[in-house]
Amino acid sequence: MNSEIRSEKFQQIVVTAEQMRTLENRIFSAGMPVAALMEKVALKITQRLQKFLSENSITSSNKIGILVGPGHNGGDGLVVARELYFLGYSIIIYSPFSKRKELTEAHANYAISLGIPRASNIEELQTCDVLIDGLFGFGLERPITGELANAIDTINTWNKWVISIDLPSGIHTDTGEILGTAIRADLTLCLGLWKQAFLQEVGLDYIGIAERIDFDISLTDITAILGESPFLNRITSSTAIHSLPLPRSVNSHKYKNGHLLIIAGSKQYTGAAILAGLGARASGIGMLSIAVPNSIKSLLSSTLPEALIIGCPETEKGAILKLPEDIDLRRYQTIACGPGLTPEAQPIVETILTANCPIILDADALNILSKLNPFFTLSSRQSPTIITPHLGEFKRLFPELMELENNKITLAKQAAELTQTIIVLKGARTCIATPNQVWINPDSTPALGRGGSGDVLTGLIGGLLPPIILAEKPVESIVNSAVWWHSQAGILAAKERTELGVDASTLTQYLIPALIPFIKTRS
Ligand SMILES: NC(=O)C1=CN([C@@H]2O[C@H](COP(=O)(O)OP(=O)(O)OC[C@H]3O[C@@H](n4cnc5c(N)ncnc54)[C@H](O)[C@@H]3O)[C@@H](O)[C@H]2O)[C@H](O)CC1
Ligand SMILES: [K+]
Repeated sequence: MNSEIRSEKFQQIVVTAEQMRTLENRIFSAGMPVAALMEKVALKITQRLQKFLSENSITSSNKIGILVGPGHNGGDGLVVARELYFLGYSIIIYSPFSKRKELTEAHANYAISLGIPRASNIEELQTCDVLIDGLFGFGLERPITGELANAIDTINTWNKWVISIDLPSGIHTDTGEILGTAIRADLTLCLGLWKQAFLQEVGLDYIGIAERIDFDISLTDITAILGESPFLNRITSSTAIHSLPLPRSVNSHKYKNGHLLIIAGSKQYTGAAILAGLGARASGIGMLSIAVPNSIKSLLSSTLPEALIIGCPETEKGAILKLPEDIDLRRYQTIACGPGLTPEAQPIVETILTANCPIILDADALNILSKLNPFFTLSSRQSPTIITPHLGEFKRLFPELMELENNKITLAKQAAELTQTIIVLKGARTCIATPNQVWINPDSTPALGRGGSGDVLTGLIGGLLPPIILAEKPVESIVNSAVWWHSQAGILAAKERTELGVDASTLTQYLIPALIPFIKTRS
């Protein structure tokens, strides 16, 4: 397997602390000496640190503090300390532990023999320009307390570069939760395989920029522990792009590219229907129909001239009262329902729940669904169903699950199992769950945290589905692609317009530009 394919595969894998421990033990039992692996890993860390130091003009005249824990994370830190010392950097070590693991102790003794200074308290590191956090990795077992907790809290008040080895010390390897207190890193170098913490929201502020340091774990070992198709996966750009309906066949035509019906909007919320329509338009959908209340039909027609706008009878308050008598839902390969509907449109949602095509439910459709016994209603459907709640909508839909669990990966998977649907649990790290697998989108931007972003995503997912349905391909892969694409547009827009400049309308204008760098155009 060439290194590019290998690296791509590794970027998709996510492990728990237990799985990493099992994998590590398998490597050692197969004969890899622990010290050799530590040396290999720490030398790779050192190489990456050298790049960071030179990029940030940190030279031998600057001082680098190394925080050393009692375990092998500390061992990594000490190997890094020794190597940076021999490279001429000024090093000082802080390690407030009397007992350490044997290998870590050996490296500590060697550092002392070299004359590398040791700090007796954390204040002695205040003159450092960079701190390397080798306190704890995936072996953190309990909240950090006492002098060490105080030291970490002190470090977090200093305005210095902090780089964490494997994980920011103090965050839970699996949930990302803060155990007592945690190092706030600018850069975290995750060793070997991505830990679940990197795909949770709660630890993001502490992780900073996340990079993976590969140290040649064999795929055979990984498959032995995680199986052929691991339950938890990290979406990558190549898997996302691979699922998009590109390149188009040369004899493509609008019917082959599918027909989406969006049912959205009300007199009160016209924008939601427009944003969903703009999201769908960017997807390349063959034909787009949008059912809206009669009073906003002309607005939609003028905003989306390529869409077939269906005017519907409406309630006094301007919500869709019912769909036109002559509408035939069998014409559509996908129906997306919910943005801006208002709670009055319950009869519409009840109708769509009986549709024999894939449906996407979002926003008000989800709030209406939460009153319709969602577990039973959704699991009774015969066609694919995608629901796209944010956490608040998820809580309203599945309050029972929230009482038992707070790990969003577990929550999404349980909901997908119990409803036999695809759950898109939106957030800083959106989680897509089917009854058997979970994918997480690892990159996004806080710029997307504003009204209307979700409407765009609903339209984008809706627009990408029909050609997949016509081609009889798996639905979940295109949902992953849509979530990835949506966040890439947000990232590009934030880069060009700051995180304040990504309103939902602007976001729709960045969907196509965001895709272009990833697409090899037909020569
Ligand atoms: N996975 C690999 O193949 C490699 C991992 N490497 C590094 O090793 C650490 C994991 O090492 P381990 O010793 O298992 O755990 P830690 O270093 O994270 O520390 C565990 C150590 O700390 C004690 N402890 C746990 N919680 C607390 C607490 N709250 N207060 C005080 N002490 C605590 C615990 O009892 C252990 O003794 C991994 O992250 C990598 O950095 C190697 O590089 C080789 C490759
Ligand atoms: K660490």
